[in-house]
Amino acid sequence: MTNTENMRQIALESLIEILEKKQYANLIENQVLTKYAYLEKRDRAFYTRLVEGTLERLVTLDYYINAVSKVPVKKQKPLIRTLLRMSVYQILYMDSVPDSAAINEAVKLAKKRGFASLSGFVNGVLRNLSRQRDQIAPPKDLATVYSYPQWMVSYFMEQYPAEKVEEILHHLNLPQDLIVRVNLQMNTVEQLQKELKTCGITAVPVPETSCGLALSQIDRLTDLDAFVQGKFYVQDASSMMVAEHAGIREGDYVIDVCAAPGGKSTHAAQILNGTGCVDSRDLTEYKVSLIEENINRLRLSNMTAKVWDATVLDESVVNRADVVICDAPCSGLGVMGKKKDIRYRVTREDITELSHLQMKILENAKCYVKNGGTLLYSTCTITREENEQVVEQFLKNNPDFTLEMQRQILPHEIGNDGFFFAKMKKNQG
Ligand SMILES: C[S@@+](CC[C@H](N)C(=O)[O-])C[C@H]1O[C@@H](n2cnc3c(N)ncnc32)[C@H](O)[C@@H]1O
Repeated sequence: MTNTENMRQIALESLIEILEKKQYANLIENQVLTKYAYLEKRDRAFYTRLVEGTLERLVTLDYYINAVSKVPVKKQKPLIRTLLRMSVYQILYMDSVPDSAAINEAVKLAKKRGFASLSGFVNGVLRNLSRQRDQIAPPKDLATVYSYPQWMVSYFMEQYPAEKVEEILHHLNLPQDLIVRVNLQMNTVEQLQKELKTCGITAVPVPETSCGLALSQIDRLTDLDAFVQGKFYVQDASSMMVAEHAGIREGDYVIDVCAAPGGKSTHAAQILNGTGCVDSRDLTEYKVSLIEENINRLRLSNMTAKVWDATVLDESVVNRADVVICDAPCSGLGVMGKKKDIRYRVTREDITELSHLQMKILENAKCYVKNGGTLLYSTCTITREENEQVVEQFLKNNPDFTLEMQRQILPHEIGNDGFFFAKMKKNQG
């Protein structure tokens, strides 16, 4: 068996875990890429493309399968529909894979996985698609064209003009840049660029950021010496806006109430330049261990991490912080380009539920801000309900806070992700 055949089988197993057993795509992919770290870059890239591409284009793939299959996707056996989706992705989107290879490998996999009796059906559907692809009427509705659930497209339509919605859907399907934040305490932007160049990596500064670099494609980023030594942190440029706009000054006390794995906190600690203190919190021991890993890797001496539920008041820090960062849990619709399964995981009801949790966390976080201090609210989503409306309601409830700036960043506006942040100032009192 060649590695590409093997990667198809592994991709099939991953997709079943994600689509049928509702496991998180990033966790499954990371497990596989760690387990098969010895494989060649090309094979790992094939696996990633096949899994992520199938997830991204699922709605469109189902449209084409239903156009040529007597049994609709919903009624097919889970293994068979996953195998068909993955194979149709190769036929429609992977120019480097001949249709015959996609079909023959699918038939072999069906037999190998105990579905010999359905291998003829798999063969028939894929051959029909390969032959008739140009005769099938292309989808017209945005949800099927760009592959999103219909409710989500309708929901975006309520908030943005139609052209904007199409742009958002398109941008979230574009390939992503790998963006990192240079750890300015350890090296300058130019020094890191130079070091990465010696490893064959091109690093281009990202507009609107002071230390963001977009890197050319790298297979195993975490193997780089510069990564191990903490010379950079992987963070989208839109997320960098939080610490860049928080007005953090040397000596400040910063509390980050939803901090794991530590992106905004470590950025704040870096801006403090060895002075002051960043007090990072998250809900579980595991999440806090992720923050600690980053504190250690980036060698930050002015940052601590602990378990604390952001909905519970910590009396010991009331009115003490110069800056409070509240990067709340959210629907993540701004990062659907990275996390391909979010679009099928999140429901309309989740958005409303999350907005209540966000308000609860924000109402608690405000208590830590000292007079004249700053409260920074952010999410990686693009729904008004979780963003502008939360801020609007918060300001109504809390006239002692004033909005200094807020910005909804749409996907690919700065870096890759859609992101929202609002900077509020507490009156001097
Ligand atoms: C958007 S992520 C934070 C990302 C982080 N700020 C960064 O830049 O790396 C939201 C975080 O909120 C945490 N969280 C959710 N509910 C929480 C709660 N009640 N108290 C504290 N943290 C919570 C989640 O565990 C998650 O790590």
